[in-house]
Amino acid sequence: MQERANSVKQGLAEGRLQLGLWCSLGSALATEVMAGSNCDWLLIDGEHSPNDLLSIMAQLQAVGGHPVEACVRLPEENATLIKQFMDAGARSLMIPNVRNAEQAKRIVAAARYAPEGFRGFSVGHRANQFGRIKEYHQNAHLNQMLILQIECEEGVRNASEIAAVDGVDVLFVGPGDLSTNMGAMHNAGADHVQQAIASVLEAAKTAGKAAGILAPLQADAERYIANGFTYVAVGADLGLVARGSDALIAHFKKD
Ligand SMILES: O=C(O)C(=O)C[C@H](O)[C@@H](O)CO
Repeated sequence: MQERANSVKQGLAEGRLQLGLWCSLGSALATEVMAGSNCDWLLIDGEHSPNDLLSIMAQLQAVGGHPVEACVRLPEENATLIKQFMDAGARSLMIPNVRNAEQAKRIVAAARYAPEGFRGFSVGHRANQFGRIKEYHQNAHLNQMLILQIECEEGVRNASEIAAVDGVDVLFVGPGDLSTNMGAMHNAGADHVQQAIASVLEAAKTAGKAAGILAPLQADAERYIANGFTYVAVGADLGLVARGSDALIAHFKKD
């Protein structure tokens, strides 16, 4: 048995837009519903959502039959969590709040087996189909994706060095945290925040890496895509359910 190729990694390498959706509800059923949308990737959130290793594994299992690449966001840079979630089958990982190249190198090393890194070895787990993918350990890095979030001014300043780290695949802007950390909470459209976002995009492009962002407002998503972001989440389960249900009831309850 061979590991299925990471189509999103291949698409990004060819410069093709990869459209994603954000899964925050912590529900395997809701994530499975999103997986059927024809999106290219899904983000299963382990930072701001009521998720843990078991609930995220259930979501990975729920989407396993769909042609979609699941990316798992960990709550923090943590080598033990990187090991556990990769063994559980999360081969695309998003790490929040990456601030410098040293941190990026630690994250890459935690995801790689020796001699490149120090990921703990286990002979069989969900990632290698319980020992059925014989060449998994030698080739795991080929289908891995590391998506590092740039969410503060230090990260923006160091974006070029972070992007240049071998093993980093995507610089991903967290517009909410970045704008908050730049004194513009709820206003990612502020000029100085937009300039910072543009500089992260430029840093990624210069290093030959992809740039990503979460943009649930259609006009924002269209603008970021036009500017060159290729790993773009264009909506979230939580927002779709909350705003959609609000609007539906408001329609029938309008005075
Ligand atoms: O900073 C951001 O924005 C993100 O990283 C995305 C949020 O954490 C996501 O949960 C939507 O609010």
